[in-house]
Amino acid sequence: MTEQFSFRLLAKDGAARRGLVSTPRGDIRTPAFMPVGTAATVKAMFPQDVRATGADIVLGNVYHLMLRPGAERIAALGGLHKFMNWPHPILTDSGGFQVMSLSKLRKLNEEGVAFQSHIDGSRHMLTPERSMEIQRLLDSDIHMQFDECVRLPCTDAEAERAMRLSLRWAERSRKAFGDARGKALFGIVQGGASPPLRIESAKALAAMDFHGLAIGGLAVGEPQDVMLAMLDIVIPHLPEEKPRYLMGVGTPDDIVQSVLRGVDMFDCVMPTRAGRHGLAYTRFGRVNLRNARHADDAAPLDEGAACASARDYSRAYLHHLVKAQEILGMMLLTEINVAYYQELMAGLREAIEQGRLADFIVQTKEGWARGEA
Ligand SMILES: NCc1cc(CSc2ccccc2)c2nc(N)[nH]c(=O)c2c1
Repeated sequence: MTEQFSFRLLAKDGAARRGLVSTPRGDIRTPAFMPVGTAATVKAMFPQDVRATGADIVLGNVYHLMLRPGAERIAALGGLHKFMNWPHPILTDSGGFQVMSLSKLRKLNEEGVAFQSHIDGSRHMLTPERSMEIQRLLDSDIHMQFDECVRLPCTDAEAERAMRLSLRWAERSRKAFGDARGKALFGIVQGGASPPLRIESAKALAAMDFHGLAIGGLAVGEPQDVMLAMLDIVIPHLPEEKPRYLMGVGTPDDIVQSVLRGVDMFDCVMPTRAGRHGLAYTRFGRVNLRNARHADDAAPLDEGAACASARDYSRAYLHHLVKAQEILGMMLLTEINVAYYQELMAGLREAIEQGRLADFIVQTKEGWARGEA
């Protein structure tokens, strides 16, 4: 444990990095996958089970928590860690992305975003300053700057407008954050699919005093090759000594390809959302448990999996639970998926340490290629 936030680079294998983020609430082994806990819960999982999958950190969300139950209420109850019984690190998103994708009747200007709650229509305003205040009230360990993320495809003019606004909001977020002891603030690179805009954003943020840098505005509808091309453009302009977080990414293959290019931290709703819809992520690719072909299959999902739930239940039983829309089906498949993502990250970390990342990726992809196991 440490009083301050720090990042240590432990090993490299090409552009890929094995590192350690240290916070007062614990360490985060990188490359890291951060399960999403939007409404103060990783949906359908007990916190201790999330921890048992190997997760070092979970994510929270300004947008959802400010609307319900309210940031001041969570602060009065002792902060988000106590509220959700997760004593380990928490990273909170700043709310801008969710406002633009979830809220109603929103009005964006230089000051911030005025919007109506998608829950009860109540009116709210988010600014860089209010977002920092909410993240402080939640007592999260890693705060994100308030930014504007544009959907792709978009015009260069639109990408430039949003990127420059996000840079001005980065300055305001940094100023409002101050020097909150033991906390970290990450900047967010924007710029759409425009190389010069991405480079300008990365350089400007690298020159500011952020603890880490996120790459936003990707995995917003563009093909994987466009996303990876943007990483190849941006990463050379990010400081080696700070962690890099690719926001909202992604599939297991997205993560492997991005680790290869030097990304350290990931989050994605895929493992949890897929689990609630009967889809399992395994070492042998995705398995759709809704498919009738599993109805009589007594074999488990993967008898070699690290996660007991992937070994202890038959595909027939999982198929039954999913078809019957039983709550246990969502719980088991969510745990299996989050555990698979953590097993993949552990494999990537070890492979980088041992300088055998290329071989690990070949073996991993061979496993996936066995198709719908
Ligand atoms: N990949 C799309 C994506 C996702 C998120 C959300 S990541 C997240 C989700 C829930 C909780 C914590 C973080 C983003 N957040 C911000 N602030 N900016 C982006 O450009 C962006 C792009």
